[in-house]
Amino acid sequence: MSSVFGKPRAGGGPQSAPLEVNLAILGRRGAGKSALTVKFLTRRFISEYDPNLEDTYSSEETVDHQPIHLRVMDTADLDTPRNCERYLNWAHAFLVVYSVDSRQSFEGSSSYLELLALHAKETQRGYPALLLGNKLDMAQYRQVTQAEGAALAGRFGCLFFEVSACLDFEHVQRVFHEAVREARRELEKNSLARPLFISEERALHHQAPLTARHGLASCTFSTLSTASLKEMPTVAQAKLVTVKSSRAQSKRKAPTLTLLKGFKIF
Ligand SMILES: Nc1nc2c(ncn2[C@@H]2O[C@H](COP(=O)(O)OP(=O)(O)OP(=O)(O)O)[C@@H](O)[C@H]2O)c(=O)[nH]1
Repeated sequence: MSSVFGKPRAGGGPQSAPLEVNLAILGRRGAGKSALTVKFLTRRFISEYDPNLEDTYSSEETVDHQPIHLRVMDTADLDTPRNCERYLNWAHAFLVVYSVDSRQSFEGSSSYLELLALHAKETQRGYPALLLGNKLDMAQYRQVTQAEGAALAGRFGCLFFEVSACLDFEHVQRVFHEAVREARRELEKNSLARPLFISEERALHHQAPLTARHGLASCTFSTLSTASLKEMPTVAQAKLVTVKSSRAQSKRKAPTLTLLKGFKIF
């Protein structure tokens, strides 16, 4: 899979602006969303997190030689998905997390995958998701087998990994980078589909600028003289996400400031 992006490409060099990718981490309380996010961003495992915090972090990554400006939203739904638009309309890909030692969290992850599938159907867009069975270090207390995780992922056509936020950083990093690849693939698919939107029976006003802008110089639109061409809307634009007001009372206020030094919090 990575071979598609295995080489630096035109426009992907150090001079070009990094690709912006938004990832949302979903899952029931206690599944390990914050622990995984912090592990990925800082290489450290911290055991105490305020469950009411919902933060979005940003980090500069390099994935397959391509610079990526990555934003990670560590969501904090209560027990079920709520006010989901905030991440559904924002993220390019999703990490759906459950804990291998909790059947309840596994069932919760299934609700999130259903939500994503429904959203994809409604919007007719792809929303890449990765299913993560976290707390692999607790495998002796497993309530969910690896086969069950793989079967659920298979049902929704998503990738599946078992991980642990308190074991090696490289494994967690690989999973996040895989999510970036999935998002990038989807973004590329959308940008390929983007240039032309043909609505019939309207005059063609924008032929020349469109041709130049989208690099379609070798195409001719003469057969579309009664059509109008518009740009498709761009994929969800990143927007600033409100950090929960409970931050000031956060149990992890001090560790957060230390831990996330060097990362932008917005
Ligand atoms: N043993 C073990 N514990 C973990 C792991 N990941 C998270 N935990 C612990 O599980 C508890 C819940 O982790 P969080 O990261 O807060 O889980 P969350 O999904 O963000 O939960 P909310 O913040 O309530 O939404 C914490 O006590 C973590 O220390 C893991 O990989 N292994």
